[in-house]
Amino acid sequence: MAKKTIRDIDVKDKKVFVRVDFNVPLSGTTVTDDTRIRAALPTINYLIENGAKVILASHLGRPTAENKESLRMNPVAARLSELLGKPVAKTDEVVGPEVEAAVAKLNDGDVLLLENVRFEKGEKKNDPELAKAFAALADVYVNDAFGSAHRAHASTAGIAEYLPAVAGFLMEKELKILGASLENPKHPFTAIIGGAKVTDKIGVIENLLDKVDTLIVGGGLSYTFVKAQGYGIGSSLLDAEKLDLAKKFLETAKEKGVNFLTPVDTVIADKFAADANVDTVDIDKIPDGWLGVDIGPKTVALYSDAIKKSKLVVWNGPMGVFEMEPFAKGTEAVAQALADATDATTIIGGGDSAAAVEKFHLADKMSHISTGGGASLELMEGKVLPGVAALDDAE
Ligand SMILES: Nc1ncnc2c1ncn2[C@@H]1O[C@H](COP(=O)(O)OP(=O)(O)OP(=O)(O)O)[C@@H](O)[C@H]1O
Ligand SMILES: O=C(O)[C@H](O)COP(=O)(O)O
Repeated sequence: MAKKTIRDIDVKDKKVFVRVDFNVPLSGTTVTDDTRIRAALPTINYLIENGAKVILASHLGRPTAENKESLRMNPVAARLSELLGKPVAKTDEVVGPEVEAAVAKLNDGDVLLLENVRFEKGEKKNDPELAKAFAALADVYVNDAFGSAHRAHASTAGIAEYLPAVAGFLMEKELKILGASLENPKHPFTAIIGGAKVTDKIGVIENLLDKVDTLIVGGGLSYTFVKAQGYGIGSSLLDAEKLDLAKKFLETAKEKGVNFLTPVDTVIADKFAADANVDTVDIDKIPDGWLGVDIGPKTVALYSDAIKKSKLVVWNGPMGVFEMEPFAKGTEAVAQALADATDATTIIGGGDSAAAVEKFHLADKMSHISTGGGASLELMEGKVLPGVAALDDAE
């Protein structure tokens, strides 16, 4: 069902609560990749130009009591202000009197950024009281946070029950492009799943087995599949609870005729650090005490060959610890293979994969770089995204 967008409503003089996904990587107080902030600019600028009072809200990371202070939105407000070329007010609270006072001060065209919405316990629980408190700040709700659309939280879904609720330009664009590629996928269809979040991505892998011709796993999560095949993995990342499931998926892939590719060799390190001792071994030769940190050259060749034969490639999650120079080769080689697959539609999803493609200067060689990691995967699985479902239907 098509959803109303920002174009369908009048925003002049209105207080507009915009959920954005400013969950960006930080190094101390510096935003190291501002892609997600830049991606929201068309919506923010449109609202400014059309005389709205813009209230922006986002989560940043996964706050705990220990890391909370490092996850305040101040660096994001500073970067946004630079990009907009105008001041961005920022509150230190998510809701409450300080926020209400800051909203009351807004003139048409002003921009306010709230504190990290996950500082409120009710956010992830989709607490109706928090959703109502958000709604009470504004006249209209715009969801432009495609990257968080798979989360049914107070600021991504709950709030939509209490205000007119429409999609922003980024949300609209992502749904259009990804929808067009994934609803009737071209074949051969290859999905590449990497990164570290085994638990988050294992369900995705199961659902993808019904859709893809080739499924490639790499990065930290692949070692659970390596172990599931009976090999030792030393100190590599392992999700022991998911081992039986991993075994089952390998079987299911065989039954369904899906080409399920796992690493055949790996770069190993004797500690999780850039200055570790490093070696490259076949996958059945990982010594005790060493950990897999990247795919090896034989795996690169195997994966590149599969990518070359594909008409649609979707990639989520790096092939190794690419942030550390000695372990970046596998991710770079896979990025290059996608760049070389000029006959294929190539879609990158996930903050780290997008950052990797940028780092290797291959971004302009991809068909689409999505701002959503989990969200693009869930869309690919055919799931309805709660942040989209909550929006008003177009007439
Ligand atoms: N072999 C490995 N061992 C440990 N960590 C790894 C390994 N390979 C990759 N990683 C880490 O995985 C992290 C990225 O994983 P993640 O699952 O968050 O991917 P992503 O592309 O950001 O996707 P999403 O946006 O869906 O979270 C990187 O920080 C990378 O260093
Ligand atoms: O980076 C993402 O995928 C989104 O911002 C959602 O973050 P989350 O996985 O912490 O909900």
